[in-house]
Order: sequence, then C-alpha cells, then structure tokens
Amino acid sequence: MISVERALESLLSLVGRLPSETVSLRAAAGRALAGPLKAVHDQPPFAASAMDGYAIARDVQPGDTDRVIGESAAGHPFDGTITADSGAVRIFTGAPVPAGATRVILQENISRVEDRITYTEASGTATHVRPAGGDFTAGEPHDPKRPLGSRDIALIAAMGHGAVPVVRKPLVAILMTGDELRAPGERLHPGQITASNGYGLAAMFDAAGAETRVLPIAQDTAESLGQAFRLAEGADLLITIGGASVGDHDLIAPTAGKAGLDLAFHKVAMRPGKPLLAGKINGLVLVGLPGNPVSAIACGTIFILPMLRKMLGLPIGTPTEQHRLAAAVSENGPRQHYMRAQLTASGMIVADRQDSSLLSVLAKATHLVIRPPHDPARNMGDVVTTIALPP
Ligand SMILES: Nc1nc2c(c(=O)[nH]1)N[C@H]1C(S)=C(S)[C@@H](COP(=O)(O)OP(=O)(O)OC[C@H]3O[C@@H](n4cnc5c(N)ncnc54)[C@H](O)[C@@H]3O)O[C@H]1N2
Ligand code: MOO
Repeated sequence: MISVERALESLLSLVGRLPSETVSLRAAAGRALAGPLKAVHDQPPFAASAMDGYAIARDVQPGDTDRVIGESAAGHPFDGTITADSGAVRIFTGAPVPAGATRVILQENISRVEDRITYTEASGTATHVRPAGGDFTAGEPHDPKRPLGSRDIALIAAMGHGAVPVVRKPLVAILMTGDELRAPGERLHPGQITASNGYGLAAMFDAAGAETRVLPIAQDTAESLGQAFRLAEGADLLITIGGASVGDHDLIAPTAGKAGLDLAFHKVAMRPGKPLLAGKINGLVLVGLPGNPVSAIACGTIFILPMLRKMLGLPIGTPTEQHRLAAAVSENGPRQHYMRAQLTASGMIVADRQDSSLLSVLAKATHLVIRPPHDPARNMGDVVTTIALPP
C-alpha cells in the first residue's frame, strides 16, 4: 500500500494541462481562463458622474449662483469645456463629466429657477466624480485561478471581451459497476441497491469545470466491463466505481489488466479509499474508486479534483484549514483517516459513525478531518487539519 501523498503524485503525473479554446462570454461561466485576460479599455472609459446634479469647475458656498449652460446625459456627453466662471452643466449619473469640471453638486443641494441655480449647501469634499480607469485600466489583467463565477463574468464583460479564451473541459466518463445496482427511481428487487455515488461525483466534477458523462451501469462480468471501457474511448479520464477490492466479483483490476492496463498503483493507506487503483489503458487514464459511496466521494475530493485542476491549469493543491475539536477523538489506526465532521460554533464535531456506506452522515458533514497514520488520541480543543468538502 502506498501513502496518500505518493498516490496523489502518481495520479497527477498521469495527466497534463489541456489545450485552449475560445468560447462566447455567455458560455464562459464555470470555465478556467487559458491565461490572464487583459482589459481592452479603461473602466470607466471617461470620468463619469456618480450622481444626478450639476457639474461645475469651482468650490461653492450657500447662496452662490450659476447659469446652466448645457447638459451631459449617459451616452450624450456635453461638447465643450467649462471653467470656474463659465456656469454649470446639468449632468446625470453615469454621464461623462465635462472637460474642466472638478465636481458634481447633487440636485438636492440647489434650487433652480429656469436656467439659474442657487447652491443651498457648501460644496464639501466629495467630488461625486468617478475618475477614468478608477475601476481598472486598459491592459490590467484578470486571472482568478478558479472556474469563472458570476462576478468574473461581469468583470470580463466590462473589460470588453465578448469571447473568452478558456481551457478545454476535461471529459470525464464515470462507470458505476455492480450487479446489485439499479438507477435512481427504479424499483429494487431483493439484493439490489440504488446507485448513488456516481451521480454525486458527476455533480462534483461538473462544478469543478469538467464535462462528465455517466455511462450505463456495468455488470460484474469481464464482457460488460470491456464493453464499458470501449464506451469511454475519447474521454480524458475514466472513473470506475466499485469492484476495486479483492473479492471474487471485484473485476476492475483483472479486466483492465487483460485490456492492457499499465497499472500505476493499487491500494492506498487511507480510510476510506483503500482499494483505489489507477493506470493507463490504451492511452486513457483510468482511476478505479471503491464502491462504498463515502469512499468514492472522498476519493473524488482528495484525488480527482486535483487532477481536474491540473488539467484546467488551475492551482492544484487542496487548501487545508485548521480547526479546534469540539470533542475528543480516539487514536487513529495505520491508514490516514479522512473523518466526516461538521464545523459548528463550538468547533469541529467528528461524526460518531464513520462507516463508508453512510451518505446521510456525509451529506451533513462540512469537512474531512485528516488523521495521519497512528495519530494519537486528541482532546477537545486540540487543533486538527481539515479540508472543506466541496458543495
Ligand atoms: N477482504 C477484504 N474485503 C474488503 C476490503 C479488503 O481490503 N479486504 N476492502 C474494503 C474496503 S475498504 C472497501 S472501500 C470496499 C470497496 O470495495 P469495492 O471497490 O470492490 O466495492 P464494491 O464491493 O463493488 O462495493 C462496495 C459497497 O458499495 C456499494 N456500491 C458499489 N457501487 C455503488 C454505487 N455506484 N452507488 C452506491 N453504492 C455502491 C456496493 O453495493 C457495496 O455495498 O471493499 C471492502 N472489502
Ligand atoms: O476504506 Mo473503504 O474505502 O471504505 O472503507
């Protein structure tokens, strides 16, 4: 059995960054930028008024007056320059501030009779002018190093990009295996269970920027698995679930072996996830996850997400967080344990039941508490290293 660190290293060495492509701005959400994107122009492109009011080129006191000599509205700039004694320009929020103007007086702070305004307040310190380039300047880069979210899309639009260079989505095929499995919604006959973890993993991978295909459930036969491997051709990653262990019906390793699997490793000193295996089969990267639902989803979090991030050119490492235990935990065994836990106001509560079949416990968990091999018993208040579970 190899360590989690060695397994991760080995898995990462099986994949590389994918090529780039250009997509429309509307299709860019969730995608990884191909590189830093530069602003085409300043934002705002001109000094703009932050308020509805009057643009002037001087400080004023209550009782001072001005004549209104023109108007600047959004999309319709005032064509001319103003000076301290030229008069005021009527202006609206977002409109270009006329050349020469030093400030905008709010319309609430004047009284107006025809084209003459009288100031009712001193001008004060606020200019109510947004300077050109005050948000960002032409050439300024944006490179969020995460799948693009709604705020990135708004910024990229404002930067002047209608099309966005992104990294091609990793194509992931998920293959759930087992004679006992039925699709969600199908009636269960004796001995059958509902397949679940593959759907959770597909949601996790898609949210991370992949395009995931869930293949038809395969039976525990060499023929069925062989057929499924062929269906996965063209994918960047084939993730099998189940049949990874040592039972008579655990056929992933032997079947993939016969189909030419170049095995990188089989079995990792971790809990859950021990039977994990990986390698390349005719150029296709295969990762065999254990069938237990929590094992599969924990391995997806710990191993597959970093692989996807490498393929997308994103920072690979999984961030860790330190938290205090809300209650004591007993000593750990020889495998690195990823314990399901919930972060609460009083600290991290490690779930009592850690069996790897318990999806209800996993769904309530917020974190995995990492217990190194042979970690001694820990007390309430001790600091432990955790990783936040993905949404
Ligand atoms: N003698 C040993 N037995 C087992 C060992 C071992 O080292 N020696 N390892 C155990 C560990 S740890 C795990 S984890 C499991 C995983 O084994 P497999 O990858 O072969 O998984 P299966 O046997 O196919 O399934 C295990 C369990 O999970 C259910 N399952 C499978 N697929 C799905 C799915 N897509 N959705 C929901 N549930 C699924 C399956 O019905 C089983 O109940 O092996 C231990 N045994
Ligand atoms: O270690 Mo197995 O991966 O669930 O219990």
